[in-house]
Amino acid sequence: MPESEYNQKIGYLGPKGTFTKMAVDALFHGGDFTSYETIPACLDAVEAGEIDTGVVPMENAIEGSVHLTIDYMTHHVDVPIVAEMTVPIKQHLLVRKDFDPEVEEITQVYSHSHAIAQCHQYLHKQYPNAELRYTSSTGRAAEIVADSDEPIAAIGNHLAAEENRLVIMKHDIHDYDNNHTRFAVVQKQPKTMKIRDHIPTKHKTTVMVTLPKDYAGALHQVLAAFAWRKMNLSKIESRPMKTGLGNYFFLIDIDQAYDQVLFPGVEAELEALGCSLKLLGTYPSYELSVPTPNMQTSQ
Ligand SMILES: O=C(O)C(=O)Cc1ccccc1
Repeated sequence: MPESEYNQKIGYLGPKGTFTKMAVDALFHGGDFTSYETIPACLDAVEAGEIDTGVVPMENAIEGSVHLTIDYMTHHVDVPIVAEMTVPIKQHLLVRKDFDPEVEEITQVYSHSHAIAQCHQYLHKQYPNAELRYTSSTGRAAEIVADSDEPIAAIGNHLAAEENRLVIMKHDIHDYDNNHTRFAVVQKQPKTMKIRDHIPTKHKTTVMVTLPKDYAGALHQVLAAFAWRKMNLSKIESRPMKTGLGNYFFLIDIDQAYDQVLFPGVEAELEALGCSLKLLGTYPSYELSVPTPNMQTSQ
């Protein structure tokens, strides 16, 4: 069957050449792909039913959570996580083919805030005078550099270089080697996805827990509800409720699939404490590799 006949509409944080698109290409086996300029635009499109499935970055090993994704998913849309994938991230310094570092100095470096943060030491040492300019994605940064005739650079991957006819002036400029990003795959209505031949490394569940105000030891009791059931937590993070300074909710990742025994037990125990628990998704977790560059570089 031709790939397009799979009839799955997948949206992602674009434009072309983003890490999100790399992750999408690594996971899905064909489909109709639509790129969105921002994370909220992609999540809104899933919420509105314009696309079946959306893919957005959720967490980076160096920079931490992508707050825009987490906040938008918890405050503005109701789109459960149906899968997650972790991919290795390599950041490169991209310039136009006609840029000559012997003649001109880079005055501005464009990229997504997480990409800039991942290369902070490198930029600080090599380009202390360059202005850092934040974009909605690394792919957008590459487009800006391609469309400009100023001495500017982008931070992004080799796909962004290829798609925008840029060259990699310096490979692997990220400050830490073990750089990975987790991407969330979300759907409004459950729809079977046609994915490549990958086996999930584990199953996870993400919940949002809201605590009662001024209740001494509330978080301790929340954690105890998971602990005595021997449910392993792989992440806990607090985020502002946006209702006033000091009001937070907790996002908790549990290393197991939702079941009808342990989770309802936790929920009942938390409700008795005055907490509320919302399920954000129970999903397979994939660890994927992405292709390495095969193109012209200036090194
Ligand atoms: O901007 C991109 O390419 C994205 O997909 C978001 C992102 C940014 C930095 C590291 C990983 C993902």
